[in-house]
This record gives sequence, structure tokens and C-alpha cells, in this order.
Amino acid sequence: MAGIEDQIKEIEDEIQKTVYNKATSKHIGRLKAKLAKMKEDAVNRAMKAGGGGEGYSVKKSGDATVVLVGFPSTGKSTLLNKLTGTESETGAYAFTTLTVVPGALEHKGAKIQLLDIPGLIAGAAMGKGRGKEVIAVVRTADMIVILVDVFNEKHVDVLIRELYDAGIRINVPEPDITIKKTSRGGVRLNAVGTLDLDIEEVRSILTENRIASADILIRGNATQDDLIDALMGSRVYVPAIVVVNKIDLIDEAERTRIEADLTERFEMSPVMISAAAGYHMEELKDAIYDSLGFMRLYLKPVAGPADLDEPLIMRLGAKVEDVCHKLHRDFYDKFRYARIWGDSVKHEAQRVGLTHTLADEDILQIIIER
Ligand SMILES: Nc1nc2c(ncn2[C@@H]2O[C@H](COP(=O)(O)OP(=O)(O)OP(=O)(O)O)[C@@H](O)[C@H]2O)c(=O)[nH]1
Repeated sequence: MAGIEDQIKEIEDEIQKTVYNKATSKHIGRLKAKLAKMKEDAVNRAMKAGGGGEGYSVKKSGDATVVLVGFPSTGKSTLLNKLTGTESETGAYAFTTLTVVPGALEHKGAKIQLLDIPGLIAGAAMGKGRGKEVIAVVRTADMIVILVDVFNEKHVDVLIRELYDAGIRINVPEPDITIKKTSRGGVRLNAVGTLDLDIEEVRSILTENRIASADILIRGNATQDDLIDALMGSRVYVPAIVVVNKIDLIDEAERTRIEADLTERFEMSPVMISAAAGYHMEELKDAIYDSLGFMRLYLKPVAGPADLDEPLIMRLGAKVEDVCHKLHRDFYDKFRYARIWGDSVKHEAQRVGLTHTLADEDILQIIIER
């Protein structure tokens, strides 16, 4: 294990030292591709060695699952208790959370499952400690809350890096890259829009992955890392927010400094809270809700008005078919068409099919075969 880690470190150092330019871009691309494969191997090996991992399979429930990640003793259990009323054991010593503790939070009509997992520690992605099981849970999350306390704001970097090494990409859209391996013809690159990658870089990255022939389609811009991510396949793209706990222990000036520093470094303002004192809990709930990108839909029965009191909560970008699946499989199996009132259509009561993309506060009526 140590052997692999040393090799990984060596390659990382070399990439760091090499200045990126036209002459070195091929070389850097190859190194990055190699590094990605080594990390993937290391993680897979750790997962296998670790075995099942009891207590870590959590059934998803509600409209979305949010995972709290943070070092031990940052206040994850305290926060979960505060937000959900769940009794997760807290203690003035590290590692009180040994299994995943789920709790449910209701906000603006959405039911959000919150998971408190054992403290994420440096090296988790490489299988250190109980990290591998923790990572497996985090990968299934719809959203991540990165929690640090006021004395350890630097931990945000460590956590984000740890997530990155585990294939978790936060707050970035999935790059639009299609790779089709072919039996001959070499590497062909098709780009829609301006692309900073050139064919030589693409070839060297593919060569490192033992691909000599492929059709590659890239929509929008992409970096070497994006291409490597697409090749590795096992990446997840998850929204995240940074939350700083225990603000009751510092003064206003220090709060302002931490907030400004994190905002500058991560291009998003952190939510400053005290879980114990209950400061800014509503602000935090709003931030979670917004980051999840929820939308509210109102269902209209065939006879009668729409139910405007109980919205159906879906994620932005949801299609009619997603609603059908959520309601009951019959709505999908026997679907004829849907009628929509709202922003996603041009005129009221417009008829649409399963692949129609809905908008926030649409009213919809689903017509099925009898
Ligand atoms: N002053 C202050 N103390 C807090 C706050 N939130 C949590 N604590 C304390 O910090 C300690 C650790 O809190 P926990 O909630 O157990 O932390 P955890 O992250 O769940 O820790 P692990 O279970 O070890 O991963 C406890 O003594 C809490 O009472 C806060 O907002 N302010």
C-alpha cells in the first residue's frame, strides 16, 4: 500500500513541477491519466480488502439524501439532532459516530434525509480508517454538506481533496464527453464549440488507457482532467455547500474573516452556524434546499382543481416520465399524455409526452389508458 502511495506522490510532484504549455501538455496529460488509474486501483483494492462494512448500507428515503462530511468532533451529531430531532450520540471526544445515523428534515414541503457518517479523515479515499465505507455512502448522496468548525477552516481543503480523490466532483456540471471505442481508424476528435484540448493531448491520454482507436465527441470546453474523468467513468457530480460550526466560540471580527476567506477560496459563501446554540438554522435549511435544486409541481386530477397545498417535490430538470415513476409504475406503463399549465409550456393545458422537461410550479395532469 505504502508503495503505491509513494508512486502516486511522485507523479503528483512531477505534474506540479511541470509548467503547462504546448510542449509539455502531452506529457502532463499522460501523467494525469496514469495517476487517475493508479488512484482508482488503490481505491478498488482498499474496497475489496475492507469487505462488506456493516452499518453502512442506508436505505434512501424522502425527496433527497444529504450527507454531512467533516472531521471528528466538528459537531455533525449535534447538527443532525438540531435539524431533525434525531438522537445521534454526541460526545466531547472524537468518533462518537460509528455508524451512519439517518434523520429526516422537512423544509418547504420537501422531505430531506440527512446522514451523519463517521468523521471523514485524510486518506479516506485511499481506504484509511473506515474511510472506504464512508466514501461509498457519500457517493450516493444528492448533496454534500462540508462541515468544519471555526478553529479548523483549513480542513475544507482537505475534505474537498479527499472527495476529489474518491471520484466525487462537487459543484461542477458533468462534462459532456462521449467516447466510443472503435476497432480501427485511430483517435478522432469532434468538438462542438471552442475546445482548448488538442488532438495530441487527447491521443496521449487515450494511449495511457490503452485505447488506440476511438471517436470522441466533446460538447463545450473540457480540460485534460475532464477527459480523464470521462474515461474512468466512475465519477459522480454532486452539489455541495460549506458550513462553519461553533461560531458561538469566536467574536464578530473573526467570523467575518473566516467567511471572507472561504468565500474567496471556494467562490461560494459558507453558512456560519452554531449547532449547539441553534444559530442560523433556517439559513442553513434554505441553503440545503437551494443547493438541491428542488422544484414544486402541482398535480391536477382529471376531474377537479389542482392540489396547491401539497406540492410534489422533484429536482430541477425532471421530466414527465420522472414524475410518472415517482407516483406509480402504472402512470408510466399506461401513459397516454400529460397536460401542463405553467412555465414549461407555450400555452395553457398544452399536451406533452414523457420526455417533456418540467419547470418549477408547473401544474400537471397525467392521462393514462383505462
Ligand atoms: N461551542 C459549541 N460546541 C459545539 C457546537 N456544536 C457541537 N459542539 C460540541 O462539539 C463536540 C463534538 O460534537 P459532535 O456533535 O459529537 O461532533 P461529531 O462531528 O458528530 O463528532 P464524531 O461523532 O466524533 O464524528 C461536542 O462536545 C459538542 O457539544 C457548537 O455550535 N458550539
